[in-house]
Amino acid sequence: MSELILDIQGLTKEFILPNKETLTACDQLSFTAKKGQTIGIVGESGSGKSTLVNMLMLMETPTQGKIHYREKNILNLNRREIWQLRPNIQMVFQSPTASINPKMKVIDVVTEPLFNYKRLKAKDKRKKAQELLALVDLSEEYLERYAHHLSGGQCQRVCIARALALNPEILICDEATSALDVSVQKNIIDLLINLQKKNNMTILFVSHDLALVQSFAHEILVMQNGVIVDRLSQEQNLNASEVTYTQCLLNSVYSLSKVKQRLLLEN
Ligand SMILES: Nc1ncnc2c1ncn2[C@@H]1O[C@H](COP(=O)(O)OP(=O)(O)OP(=O)(O)O)[C@@H](O)[C@H]1O
Repeated sequence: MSELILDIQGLTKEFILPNKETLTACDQLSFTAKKGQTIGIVGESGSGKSTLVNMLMLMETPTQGKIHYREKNILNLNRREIWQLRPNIQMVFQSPTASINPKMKVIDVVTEPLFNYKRLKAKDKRKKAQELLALVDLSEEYLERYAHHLSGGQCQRVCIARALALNPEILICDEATSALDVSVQKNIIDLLINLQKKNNMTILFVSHDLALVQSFAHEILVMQNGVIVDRLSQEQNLNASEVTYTQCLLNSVYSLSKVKQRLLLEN
């Protein structure tokens, strides 16, 4: 796990508010990610996680900084180069149902990226869709279903299959398990860990749940008010962190997940 895939330096995003004040949503963020590594990005609401993801996905223009994917600063790419880059960096969103077109069947959802990139012939569609569903442990029985005929967890599996269709090197999961209940969350995390082992993908896993992220991320960046305030490795005992914010986050998440688990047991 030594090959550097992503090198982010001094990434900053300032928003000018209606009252003309400047809000710095991300402030001088710097970190790297290697091939096959999982980086957890954790922080409470408003800490700048989504803004960071939006900049990585080129949906938001940074005020300052560099995003190197392999040897290229992707902020300098033209439209054609961005189109060519897209397959390499894919994303899974928080709300699986909202990110699937309700009028499309699963077979069309998972193969759409391949048709967009002219990487699939119509005659091979069904076979490829089956392969993609198999990756996320769904049988071919789901191919003809619509999103509203799936559970939240099944829907998120379909979204992951769609994100994997183009065989990305980097998968960005933005609160990808937050809308799911605790046991389904665990299944999706296990699935991501297995897929990562198979494909050697780099995963950026954005979440407010520090305890969850610690269970599988190789490195964790803790964000507060747009700044990375703590960096933790998997081996590190989170309770040993000297950063007060990390401790607060840990305590609040522990109590929240305890409540969730209790409710699950009660039901
Ligand atoms: N387009 C925008 N214009 C102005 N301010 C913005 C904009 N987008 C985000 N912000 C502000 O930037 C800060 C960081 O927001 P961001 O959505 O990145 O946080 P977050 O950690 O992803 O929160 P959440 O988990 O609730 O989505 C917040 O104060 C937010 O209000």
